[in-house]
Amino acid sequence: MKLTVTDLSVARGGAPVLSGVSFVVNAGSALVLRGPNGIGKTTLLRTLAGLQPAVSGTVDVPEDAVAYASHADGIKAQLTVTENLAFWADVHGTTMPDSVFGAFDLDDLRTRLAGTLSAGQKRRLGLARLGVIGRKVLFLDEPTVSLDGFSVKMFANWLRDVHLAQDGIAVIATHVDLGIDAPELELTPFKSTAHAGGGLDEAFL
Ligand SMILES: Nc1ncnc2c1ncn2[C@@H]1O[C@H](COP(=O)(O)OP(=O)(O)OP(=O)(O)O)[C@@H](O)[C@H]1O
Repeated sequence: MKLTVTDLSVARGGAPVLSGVSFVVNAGSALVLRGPNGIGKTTLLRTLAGLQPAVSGTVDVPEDAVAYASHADGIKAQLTVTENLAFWADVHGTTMPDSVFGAFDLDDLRTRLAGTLSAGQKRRLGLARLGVIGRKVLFLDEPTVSLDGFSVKMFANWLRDVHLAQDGIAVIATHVDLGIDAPELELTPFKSTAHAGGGLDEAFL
């Protein structure tokens, strides 16, 4: 399996954001997206994940292999940590690996109501979801927000030693150094000219 992106252009709110993006990510590999705030990392990830249509270009990946994780944790406050993970496993028809609690430092929190977790603990639970849903291609938008240094390392270890080691793929927008061996794609050169404030927009001034 691999992810092949060819001459992709993406838009947000009807305005072009990035154009001409091409790359390939092979099984067992990750790609880190870089670029300043507002360049279009979230828009690109949402398009790659099939949550919004591309303006042009193609994303070639098996659709049922894909998962997208946004800034939001998407956890159910009324359920315990274990119940949250069991819920996601159920939705995706997978068996929850018990190792996921250790991998995301949730062992001591198994019976806690998710609503009572700290921001970083909620984030760890949100990321642990990725460990139970069995999706091979992960699109991750700022996955380490709210995490302390120890938890960032823990997540990077899971990504490298479990997900990528099992031939997974990850495309990650992040401003921090995850410490994993992955190429980086700087998005600034792909900024759409209309997005830069030129062209048509100036006709309205
Ligand atoms: N609903 C919207 N309508 C129009 N434009 C939007 C909308 N949401 C975001 N944008 C704009 O689209 C551009 C790309 O936003 P996007 O969230 O993809 O950037 P980003 O690189 O992920 O930013 P950050 O690093 O701050 O998360 C930005 O200029 C943003 O202001």
